[in-house]
Amino acid sequence: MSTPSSCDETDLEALTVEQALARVLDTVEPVGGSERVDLRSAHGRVLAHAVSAPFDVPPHANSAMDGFALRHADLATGERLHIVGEAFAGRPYRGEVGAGECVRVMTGGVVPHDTDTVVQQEHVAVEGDGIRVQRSPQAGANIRHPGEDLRAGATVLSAGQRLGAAELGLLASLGLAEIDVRRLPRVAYFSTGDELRAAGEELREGDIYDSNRITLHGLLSDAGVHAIDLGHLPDDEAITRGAMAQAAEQADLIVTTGGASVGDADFVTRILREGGGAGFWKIAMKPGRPLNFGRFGNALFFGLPGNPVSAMVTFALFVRPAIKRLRGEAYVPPLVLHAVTRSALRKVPGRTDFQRGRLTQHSDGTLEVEAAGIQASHILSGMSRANCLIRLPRESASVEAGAAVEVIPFHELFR
Ligand SMILES: Nc1nc2c(c(=O)[nH]1)N[C@H]1C(S)=C(S)[C@@H](COP(=O)(O)OP(=O)(O)OC[C@H]3O[C@@H](n4cnc5c(N)ncnc54)[C@H](O)[C@@H]3O)O[C@H]1N2
Ligand code: MOO
Repeated sequence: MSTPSSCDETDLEALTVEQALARVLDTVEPVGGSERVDLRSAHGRVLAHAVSAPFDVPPHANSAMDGFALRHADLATGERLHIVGEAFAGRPYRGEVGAGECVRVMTGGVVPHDTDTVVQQEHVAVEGDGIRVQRSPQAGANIRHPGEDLRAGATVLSAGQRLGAAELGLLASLGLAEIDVRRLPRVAYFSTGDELRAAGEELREGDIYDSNRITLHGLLSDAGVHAIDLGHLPDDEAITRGAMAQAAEQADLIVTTGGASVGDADFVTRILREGGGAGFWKIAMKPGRPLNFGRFGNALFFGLPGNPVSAMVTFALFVRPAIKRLRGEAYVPPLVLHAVTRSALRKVPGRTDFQRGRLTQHSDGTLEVEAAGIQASHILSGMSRANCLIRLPRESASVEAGAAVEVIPFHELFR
């Protein structure tokens, strides 16, 4: 056993962040089941089956410009071309187009099959019922071809894709009104702690208001699950055991905050140990060293530390990837950027540090970050001031102002 000195927090029993995440991802399977929903309700959901294009998109050759459709060969003579008709978007020209003729065409209008090129109207002089082309386009210019976006039969979206605005639009372009999406994971959550009071209740000495449960509500809403709020529990072993059993009956995942550590009132850890399906982890990270993870009954279980910043950071690093997998999405590690720190950052070696930072970009493109106030796991205001986590490697000590550091933007962690 090593005995860490005050300037080193190395704990040989602790898991690294990477080891802990790998164990989480190894354990979690997507939830079963899907449902058919209308396209609007599918926003943010995960596609249950691959979708292929039933026809070419766009379905017909159409003009990219307002102008005139013509035969390119006619331009060699420089002769005036006679306008024989009009093609608006949704109102095609149905006649023939002969040599020396052209058709007025609008953007999105079907390009008549006798023509091969569109000249935009700014490059044309209109003379009565004809035109003279002043600047010749290349052969084939300004025509959008059938199947250029999607070929009939091609896979448009794969199973497991999250449906954002672009995906909904794509599905709509195929004429679909409904789509099969995966069932939302059911996530039950509660907070624990005798000191916690709800809004409206009076604070006695030693009490604080329960903020984690509302934070969890926000985190779970953003993560896209069916969240079930089981309230706040006192530090009572029997009540906690009952709530956990009830949660395991109705949820795919249980998330709790508080009581994750080894204190006398930390019942969650004890109950999980008895159950045998979940373990207490020490993770070599700051904030968020204590974490309970595993199974309780049929549900997955995360017991997050009570400190508000620790709860949010462990949610971002472990619960959110687990939820992605439960939802049936692929887990893609967050984008890590490099920035110059304007603040000196205090750290002792031994734990990977996730400090709260404010990232800005200068007009020349360089990224700069500064510490968002006091770096302690009870300073929730720092989370609100911050827009990124500054990741300092496990072995590193304090960092001077001016050094390059890794930063992970919040939208990569909480989206
Ligand atoms: N002897 C040791 N003590 C502690 C260790 C350790 O390794 N050995 N780890 C420390 C670390 S690091 C953390 S993080 C905390 C985690 O403790 P718990 O998960 O057991 O959390 P609690 O003790 O219940 O609460 C910690 C802190 O957070 C406040 N809290 C709890 N719930 C809420 C809530 N819903 N809303 C707002 N604030 C909440 C609570 O009042 C405490 O101040 O353990 C350290 N101790
Ligand atoms: O790991 Mo704790 O989160 O430092 O306060």
